[in-house]
Amino acid sequence: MTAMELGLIGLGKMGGNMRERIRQAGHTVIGYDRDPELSDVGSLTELVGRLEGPRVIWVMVPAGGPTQSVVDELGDLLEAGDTVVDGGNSRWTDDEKHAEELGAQGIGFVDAGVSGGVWGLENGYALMVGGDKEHVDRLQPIFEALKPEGPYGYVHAGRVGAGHFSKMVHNGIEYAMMQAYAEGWELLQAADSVTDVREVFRSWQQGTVIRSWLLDLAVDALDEDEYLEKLRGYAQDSGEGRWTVEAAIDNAVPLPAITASLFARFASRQDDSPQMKMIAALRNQFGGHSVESAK
Ligand SMILES: O=C(CO)[C@H](O)[C@H](O)COP(=O)(O)O
Repeated sequence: MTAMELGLIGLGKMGGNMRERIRQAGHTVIGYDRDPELSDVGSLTELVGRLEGPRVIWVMVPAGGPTQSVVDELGDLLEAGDTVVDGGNSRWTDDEKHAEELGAQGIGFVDAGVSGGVWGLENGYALMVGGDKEHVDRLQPIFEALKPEGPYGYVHAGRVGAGHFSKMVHNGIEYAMMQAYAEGWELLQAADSVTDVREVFRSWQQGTVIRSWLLDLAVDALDEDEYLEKLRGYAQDSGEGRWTVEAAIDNAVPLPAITASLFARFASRQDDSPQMKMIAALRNQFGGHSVESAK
């Protein structure tokens, strides 16, 4: 194994555990975070100064503005021959922009979709990587350290942007799978005939066509709170479902399941449905059907 030195920016739930896993594999990681409690160095400038060239810096901060400002700062601090990896959940079109901006100065850029959540430290992180072969090859020892053991869990998916595009589609599938389990759970709860829904879910964990890690996590959640009574039926989204639907439109690919699962989250944020008020009003107008008054 070739021991490498890596700069890692962003030491939150994902980045902090990734630093640990890469160190466990024998590499040197110098981490920077705005939170001094988590950080190994006091500033980005210090981080860059501590690394020997040609440097490799992995960025693990929220997508959008935070990633853009780190890339801008790195553009000012790094030199030709260095490489930047964006391992956050960035939109794949941002990767093309970042590769162009950094490439103009001779700095390499690689995008890495990372999946594994809080379990990644123990189980490894699945990596979907995009970029030129020369830059991707340089990162191999780090990818090896992060990926799960075994033959799968790593792919060089294509050119810059392909890693995050693949991760975006992965997350679109994640939305639809979660929605399907959630709908099945609600229907089982509603049926008089089924007396123990949690045990039905548990029984599906082995031998069925629908067994999966998400199903295992659903059972864990039901073990903590059998009827999910402690939670409000409200789901946020971080953007990847929306980008997946936008990409489907750009490519004229029908995505009914993923689109419906995204819209179900939007519906979860309404206490009352404006569109259903209109449906009620129209049924009342054309058929005199009964309506309920607003509370
Ligand atoms: O990458 C992930 C898991 O694979 C994230 O947990 C996921 O992006 C969360 O997305 P959202 O907030 O839109 O549900």
